[in-house]
Amino acid sequence: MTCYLSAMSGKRTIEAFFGSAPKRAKTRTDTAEGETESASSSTSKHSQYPWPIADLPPSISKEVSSLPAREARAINDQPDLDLLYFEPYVPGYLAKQLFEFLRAELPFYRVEYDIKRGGIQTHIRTPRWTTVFGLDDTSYFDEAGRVMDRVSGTPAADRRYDRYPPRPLPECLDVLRRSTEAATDCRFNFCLVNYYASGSDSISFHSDDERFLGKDPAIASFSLGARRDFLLKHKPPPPPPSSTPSRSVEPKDVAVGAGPKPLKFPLGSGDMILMRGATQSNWLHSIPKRTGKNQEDGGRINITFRRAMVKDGTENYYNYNVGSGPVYRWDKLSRDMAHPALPTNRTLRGEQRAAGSLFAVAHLRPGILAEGSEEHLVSEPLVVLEAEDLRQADLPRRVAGELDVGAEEDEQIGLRHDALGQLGVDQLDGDVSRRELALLRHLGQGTREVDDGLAAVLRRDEVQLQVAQGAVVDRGRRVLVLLGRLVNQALQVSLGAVVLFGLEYGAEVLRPPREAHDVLAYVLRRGVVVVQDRRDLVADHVDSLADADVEREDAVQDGEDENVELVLEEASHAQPRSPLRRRRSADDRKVAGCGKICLGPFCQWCSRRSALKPSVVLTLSILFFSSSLSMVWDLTSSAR
Ligand SMILES: O=C(O)CCC(=O)C(=O)O
Ligand SMILES: [Fe+2]
Repeated sequence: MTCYLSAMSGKRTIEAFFGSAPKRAKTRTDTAEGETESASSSTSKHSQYPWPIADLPPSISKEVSSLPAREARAINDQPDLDLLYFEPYVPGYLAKQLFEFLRAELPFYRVEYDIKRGGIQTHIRTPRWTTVFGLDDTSYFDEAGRVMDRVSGTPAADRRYDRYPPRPLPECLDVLRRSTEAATDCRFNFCLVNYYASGSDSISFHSDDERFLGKDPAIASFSLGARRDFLLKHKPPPPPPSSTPSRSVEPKDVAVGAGPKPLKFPLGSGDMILMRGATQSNWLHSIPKRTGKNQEDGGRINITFRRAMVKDGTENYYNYNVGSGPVYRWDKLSRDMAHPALPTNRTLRGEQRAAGSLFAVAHLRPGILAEGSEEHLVSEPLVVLEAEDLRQADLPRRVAGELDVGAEEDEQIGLRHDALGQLGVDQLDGDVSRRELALLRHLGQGTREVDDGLAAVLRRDEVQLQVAQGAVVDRGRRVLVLLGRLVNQALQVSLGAVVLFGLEYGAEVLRPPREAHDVLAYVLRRGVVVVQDRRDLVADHVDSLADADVEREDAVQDGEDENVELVLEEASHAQPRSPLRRRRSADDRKVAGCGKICLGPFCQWCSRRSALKPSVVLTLSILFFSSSLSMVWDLTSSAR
């Protein structure tokens, strides 16, 4: 039982239960006459927050404490269903402010993980933004924000807390938790937040019936922002006992449509549904994707309050809602999630470099034509390194000087800055034409042949260059590092970063990894990059990525493979495509002549003598950054 009667709730102290609230620091005191109340800001701080999280302005906070706006109605007219529906809990104007506030202040993650599905190792990319705060019932946060064991009162040491050190609810969510507890007579120690940026984001049918929540958990679920359908359906009946071995009953024998009807609640901003009693053990719920005109809906935030009883709950919630990838923050200018600490040219250097931030490592994988084993990578061109190599390799002092990083970092950074040409050439020898070798040599020399040089790199039929994250690196995939300086030089770009946009030869457009999108979007936003006069090409490419995205999403949905977005190589390995059967992409059709994507002798649009076979398929953006080595190091060392 997770809810308490009001009589009991009168006695409880939140602090004793939940641990101390995070420290609030007045970052600014009040001040000039006439300044509005909401202008004074304080923040919640904790060592595990990526940044201090702003508290709600007092005006909003006060209103939140006086909620709910409406009485709830009970929905329990279906078997095993026990809901309380507050429609709304938060009035519209306030819900909007909360939505904007939380989206801007909270850290969000795009979690990926591997699971086995039907015996097959599958990579899951969570199709929404998530974040989580809280700590299970066995521990609490003390005044200093440390995790303390509830029984002994001493610091709680447990491997489950080590992987993702827990963090308390920031005040801006805790205000709502307190209000929710008072309104429901339930207690909560966890707050999970989902941000559905558009109709493409979703959560598939599931129930929150994990053992660590105890029996019949109560979960309070708030909606802020766009209206989205919340679907509920009864779990299928359990198979009958196997006492009649002569005939096993297959699911198909069960009458379709039998049992309770599915339900749909088009949840509006400010609504809250409390799911309780037998609901979780008997019903599944989901937020399906939306397509068409409803897709760009401005985004929706879902907040759930829950109570985890044991440490497994803490481990599970952080694992699936924070994960080990980078943190993102809403960027008001671009109106998109961005990597807050993503280095610009300036922050790349020395002290200013932000720890823990993602950054782009270009890595190399078999593309869609590859037969597909990891071994294949070993023979790929250029510098293919294991994450381990990156850590251990030695950077000569001279090179560090060139990179303009502190000398003490010499030992850390993993590769000779100027070695690319040589290494690449060595590895390519025998494997490529003399012409390609020659072109590759040019790469490091800042010549006009840069396009040709890159074409040589990219011409590898099987190769797909993708942008990955430190997390990916840490998963032990092989990494191709192309040195930013070389590429920069080669492109004669003096800015800090270079985007080599999607060169779509041949052109199967597949869904790029999310990171490619993100990094590309970031770079475009910041205007870090001007690659000669090719901005329009970048823009085109972004469009084509977006198209590909939609196609992929639809495919995922059609296949009812909700929640699962297979990464490229899985899709391609499962079903190797013949280059002859490939579809032509939007970009293929768009590009007429070679005003835009011209790679000289390798340009399939302008050169009749094209060395490119029509089967060459290269998709995707490639990003290289100057001083990319130091970034690589940052990533691999800080992504936990
Ligand atoms: O977004 C919603 O309303 C549902 C979220 C949910 O079911 C969950 O986080 O477990
Ligand atoms: Fe749920």
